[in-house]
Amino acid sequence: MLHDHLDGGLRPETIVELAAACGYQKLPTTDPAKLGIWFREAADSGSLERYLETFAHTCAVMQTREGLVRVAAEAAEDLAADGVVYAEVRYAPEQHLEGGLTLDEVVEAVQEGFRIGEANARANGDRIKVGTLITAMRHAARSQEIAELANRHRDTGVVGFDIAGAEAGFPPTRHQAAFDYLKGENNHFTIHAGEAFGLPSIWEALQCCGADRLGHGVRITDDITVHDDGTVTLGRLAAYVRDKRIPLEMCPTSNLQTGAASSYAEHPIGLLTRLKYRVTVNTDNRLMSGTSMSQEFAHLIEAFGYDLDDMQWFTVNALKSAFLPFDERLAMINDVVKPGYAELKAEWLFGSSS
Ligand SMILES: O=c1[nH]cnc2c1ncn2[C@H]1C[C@H](O)[C@@H](CO)O1
Ligand SMILES: [Zn+2]
Repeated sequence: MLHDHLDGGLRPETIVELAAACGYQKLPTTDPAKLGIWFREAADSGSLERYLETFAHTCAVMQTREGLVRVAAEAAEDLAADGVVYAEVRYAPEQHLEGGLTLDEVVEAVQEGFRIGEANARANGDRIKVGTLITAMRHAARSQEIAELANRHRDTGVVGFDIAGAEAGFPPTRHQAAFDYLKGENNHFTIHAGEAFGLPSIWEALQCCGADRLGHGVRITDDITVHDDGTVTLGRLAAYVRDKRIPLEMCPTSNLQTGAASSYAEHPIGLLTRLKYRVTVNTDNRLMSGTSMSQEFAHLIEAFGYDLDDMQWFTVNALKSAFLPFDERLAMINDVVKPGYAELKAEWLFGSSS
C-alpha cells in the first residue's frame, strides 16, 4: 500500500491519551468510540478543504517525540495486523514543530516509531516493512527545505517526497524548485493531483514536475470518453498516463467523503482497472474514513465483483510502483505477495485447515 497518512490513521484511544498527556483540550469528545465516529462524520463533508480541517486535532497530539514514536509504531502494527506487508506512510514534518522539535528530530522520532512497530508486528506473528514519504504542505512555502529533509534521511527509510493539502489554487508548479532539486538528486516523489482539481493539475504534476506517481489521479477520467456501446476514447493525457504506466494511488472511501466520487460503484477505479491503468488501492486516512486496507478491498469486491486475482493484481501493481530498490520489490512480489495469495486462494477453494 502506497498512500496512507500518518496523521490520518491514529487510534481514537491514542488521541484521547496523548491529548490528556499534552494538555490539548479542544477534542470534540474524550470518549474514544464517539471520537472515532466524530472524525468519520466530520470528514464526510463533500469538500477536501473541510475534510482537511479534522487534521488539526490529530496534529495537535503529535507534537512531542513520545507522541510521534507511539503514533508511528501503532500505525505499523495496525497495518500489519490487517495483512499489509509493505506500506508507504506519509506525513508533513512541518506540522509537528509546535512542541519545539526540529524537522530532523521529527523525522528521527517517526523513523524510530516505525522500526518499533515493525518489531512489535513481528513479535505478533505479522510482517510489515514501512517506507516513509515526507510531505510538504502545498499552501505553505517550505517545500524546498522539506525536500532537502527527505533527501537527507533517504538512507534510513525515507523513500520519497509528496505534496498534500488543498489542491485548488495551489498547483504543483508552485513547488517546482523542490521537484527539480529531487530530480537532481535522483530521488523519488509522488504528487496529490487530480483529486479536488482536474486535468491541469495532473498535467503539471507529470509534465512540469516529473512526478513518479499520482496521489488519487481520479480526475484523469475527465480525459476519457466512454461511448454508448462501451468502447472508450482516451485523450492525449489519459493515453500518456496509461502508456507510461504512471501509478495511480487510488483511495475510494476518501474520494466519497471529499466529493471526488459519488459512490463505490461509480468510482473511476472501475473504469481505470478495466482499461488496465497501473491502479493501486490505498486507505488515505484510516481514521477519517473509518477504513483499512481490507475494507477498501471489500468495498471494491462488492461494487465490482473483484476476486483474489484482482486483489493480487492491485497488490503487485503497488509493489511494482513502490519507491523501494528494484531487487527488494521483486523479492517481495515473488517471496511474499504471490505465495500469500496462493495460500488465500487455496483456503478459499478447499476451506481453511488451520
Ligand atoms: O486526500 C488528501 N488530499 C490532500 N491532502 C491530504 C489528503 N489526506 C490528507 N491530507 C493532508 C492532511 C495532512 O495533515 C497532510 C499530511 O499528512 O496531508
Ligand atoms: Zn492523501
